[in-house]
Amino acid sequence: MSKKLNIGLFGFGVVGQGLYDIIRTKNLNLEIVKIAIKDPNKQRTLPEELFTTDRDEILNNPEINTIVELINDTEAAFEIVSRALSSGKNVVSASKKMIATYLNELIELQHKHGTSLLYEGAVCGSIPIIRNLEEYYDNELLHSISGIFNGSSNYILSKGFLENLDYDSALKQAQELGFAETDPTMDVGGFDAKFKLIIAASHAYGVIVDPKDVLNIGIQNLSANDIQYAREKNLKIKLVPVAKELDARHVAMFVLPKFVTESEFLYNVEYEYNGVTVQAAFADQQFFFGKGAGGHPTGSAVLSDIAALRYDYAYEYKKAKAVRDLNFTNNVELNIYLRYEDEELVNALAFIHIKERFYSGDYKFVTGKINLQKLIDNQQRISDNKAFVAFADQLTGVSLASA
Ligand SMILES: NC(=O)C1=CN([C@@H]2O[C@H](COP(=O)(O)OP(=O)(O)OC[C@H]3O[C@@H](n4cnc5c(N)ncnc54)[C@H](OP(=O)(O)O)[C@@H]3O)[C@@H](O)[C@H]2O)C=CC1
Ligand SMILES: N[C@@H](CC=O)C(=O)O
Repeated sequence: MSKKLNIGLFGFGVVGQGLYDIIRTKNLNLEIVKIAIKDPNKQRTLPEELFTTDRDEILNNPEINTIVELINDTEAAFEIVSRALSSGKNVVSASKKMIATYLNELIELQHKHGTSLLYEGAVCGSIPIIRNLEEYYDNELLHSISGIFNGSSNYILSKGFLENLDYDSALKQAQELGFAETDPTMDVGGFDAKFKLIIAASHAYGVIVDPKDVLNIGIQNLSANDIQYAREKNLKIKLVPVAKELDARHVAMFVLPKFVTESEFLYNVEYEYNGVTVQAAFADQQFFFGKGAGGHPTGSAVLSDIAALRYDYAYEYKKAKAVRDLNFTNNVELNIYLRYEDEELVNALAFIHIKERFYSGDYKFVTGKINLQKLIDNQQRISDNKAFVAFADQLTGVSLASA
């Protein structure tokens, strides 16, 4: 018999309401006792007495044994989740920035207090990737995980490629549909995809990385020339986070726009859909596909975690416990495409090898091999120059720098 969950819900926005809609249709052994929100003056679709702006009303209530945290404030989310875990309450969260930023602390709190934090909804919405990495692939050597981890940026790219809709209008639609973060720079700048990558990599490799150390370049500087370049070669541009084991001791992670060929699974992942490609030593290549954003898809993943808590499910972080000397590195070589204006940028990036250079009017690009660290060192310059960088290769071409 599963135990009854008395839930304190934090957040009644896109995901909180999506979750509520789903729970309403089910007869599960659980009850939402109270909902914490921020703005007491907003119109709500449920009776007023269900809501509170006082988090203590939930966190100090001994009847509430489960916290579901779905708010859009990273620091407040960390405080709520830490207090809950420390006071014996299990937690489900979808706050990827908070989880990626404080993962070490959150694991420590769970161990110390014997509580459980689940976060399937934080990574690729409805796709059950965390549970699969944790349970299914626990004995499998994973060469790489990559994919499309952000629904909003993929929505913008699909609208541009398939419907010729301009960037600003497509972003506005992604916001209206509830896909985008409160600050959409998180989406289009590749930050959100990076947080998700870091969380997934902690389960895939047992390596926990500070988000500040991982490169993220987004799609903000994409131009009509870049789209034309891709179209002429029958490629699509997708925002792709990559985690790759380079050898027995090194793992690399980065987020870059990528030219995707027709033969890759990601080529047909459009709009708010996400896709995760897992390259495993024995299972070979596997692909997970599903909606990556939106209230109901994310709500379904949150509900799956809530249901798992009825049986006291907790992540074991099995790969982190395995004795392996695996370290994160940015000393990596990869092939890129750079569309630029300022020649100084090309010099600063110190290409190891240039494959192609093109100049025509105001369109200039160079393709070739660089060290990932050079992109990190010049990130501000790339942004100031409105240059566009894309990964222009397959994952097999990403290697540990030779010297
Ligand atoms: N939208 C999506 O598709 C997905 C979102 N997520 C993540 O889920 C979380 C929620 O996202 P989403 O539902 O879109 O966000 P929304 O902006 O739609 O809703 C945020 C909710 O949080 C409440 N809130 C904010 N601060 C506090 C606080 N300090 N205490 C209590 N409540 C607070 C807001 O209250 P009020 O209603 O009063 O404003 C609101 O109800 C975020 O971390 C997001 O990154 C994860 C996967 C998908
Ligand atoms: N803003 C995110 C929401 C889901 O995580 C996205 O667009 O993917």
